Amino acid sequence: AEAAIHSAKSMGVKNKADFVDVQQIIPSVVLDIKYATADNFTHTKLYERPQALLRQGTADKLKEVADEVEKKGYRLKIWDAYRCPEAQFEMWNHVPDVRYVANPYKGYSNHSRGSAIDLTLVDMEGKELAMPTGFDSFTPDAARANQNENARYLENVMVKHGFKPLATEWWHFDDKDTYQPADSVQVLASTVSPQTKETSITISAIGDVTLGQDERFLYEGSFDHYYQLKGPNYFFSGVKEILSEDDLTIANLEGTLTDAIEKPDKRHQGNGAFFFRGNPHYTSILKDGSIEAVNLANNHSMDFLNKGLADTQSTLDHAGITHFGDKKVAVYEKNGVKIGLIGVNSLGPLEEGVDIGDLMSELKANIQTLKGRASLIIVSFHWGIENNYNPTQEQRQLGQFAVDQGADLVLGHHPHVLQTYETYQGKCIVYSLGNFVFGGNSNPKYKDTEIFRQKYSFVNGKLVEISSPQVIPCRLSTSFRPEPVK
Ligand SMILES: C[C@@H](N)C(=O)N[C@H](C)C(=O)O
Ligand SMILES: [Zn+2]
Repeated sequence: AEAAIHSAKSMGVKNKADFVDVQQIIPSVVLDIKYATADNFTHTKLYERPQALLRQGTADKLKEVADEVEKKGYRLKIWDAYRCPEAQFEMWNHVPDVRYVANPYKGYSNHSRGSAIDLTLVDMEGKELAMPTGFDSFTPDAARANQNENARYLENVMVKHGFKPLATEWWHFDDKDTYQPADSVQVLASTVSPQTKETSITISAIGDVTLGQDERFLYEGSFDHYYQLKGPNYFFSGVKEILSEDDLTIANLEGTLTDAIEKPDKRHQGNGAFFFRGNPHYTSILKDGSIEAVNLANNHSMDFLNKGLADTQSTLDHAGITHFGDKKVAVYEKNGVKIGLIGVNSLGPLEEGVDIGDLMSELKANIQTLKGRASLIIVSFHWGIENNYNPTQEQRQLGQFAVDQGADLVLGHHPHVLQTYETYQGKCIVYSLGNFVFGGNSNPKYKDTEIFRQKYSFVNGKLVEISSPQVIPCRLSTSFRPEPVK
């Protein structure tokens, strides 16, 4: 048999046969290594450490499985991966039945080749999905012939990514690719040091971006007029260099990108009711400005009803710009780090008000869902009072609630002016980022704005450090082109 030390030595070089720690490849995986405890059918602790080691090639396939099930809101829970041959003999001594334990006198189990895995599915809270039996229930109920819907789903995804199911155990899968057995469990356990993957992500946040205007505005000097005169690259040209340096820029897209004409009734808002609309091609302005994600949880994304919102979503999708807050959360991935994005509109789509209790419950559930899927969670709120420089009691309460639930950064919009930020439990709450490229007013009285920036460091997908925030002061111009203050 091949000595595992050989495989372990070559870690870092991507070789299909190298042994790897599955947790390093799939950070979201849940480990419940039963043979590293006495809670298994042998009633003996067979492994020194509760780790899941697999061949690189097998782990890569399993990563594809993890990514696919994650889209349905599931994670993988591993009960066993690499198994040393000694443990196999111990198991055979307890259950000498080839339906349930590979006979070590006749050859090696694929577990001892690092290419078999025992696993199930859990939801984002780590709760196991209902399966036909528990792990290592050596009964006919565990057979593939008696699978339930969840077990069939797991089997389908595993098969799709190159695994072979075992007929007698719904939890066991063998890699279709074969590898030599590996004997040296002692060496393996002490030699395979966890790979440390350090990454950092820099995120910038800006305020209200309204591409277009209300059709009642004079064309002369309007956003559309400037677009026609100057083209798409003009609007962010003053800050583009800064925004291209980061890994993710988030804006509040305060309006629609649509040619829909039907509007909602906003008479309850009196004269202050605006309907913001821009050409769907205006996504090129965002692309050029290096804006990667936009919040749509605000009181203008429904300005042209469902069609207006649907057009906005589809043109953003087409341009590859992530959007969130439109009744959905999003996950943006950069440098292997997943960033969960949640939008919350505390005013209601047409400023008709919302039940704050319901809003908080929904936010709590969204943060919970994203906790299992992302290493960093950002909540963007539409809240507060227009033209008010001080956060309200409600803004403070909601911002702190978001952090208490697990948000790592809270961003705020709606007041159209800058408000302060505070650090609460080590996380920043930026109460209002003001206007940025704002077609809703060509000459706002208050012209200060900013780019808020923070760097987040991760080790193996876990957030370990947040930098002090950096605020880059900017000024609005009368021509929709913010610039950093010199
Ligand atoms: C013991 C059980 N979890 C298992 O893995 N069985 C297969 C058949 C094996 O031993 O390879
Ligand atoms: Zn197995």
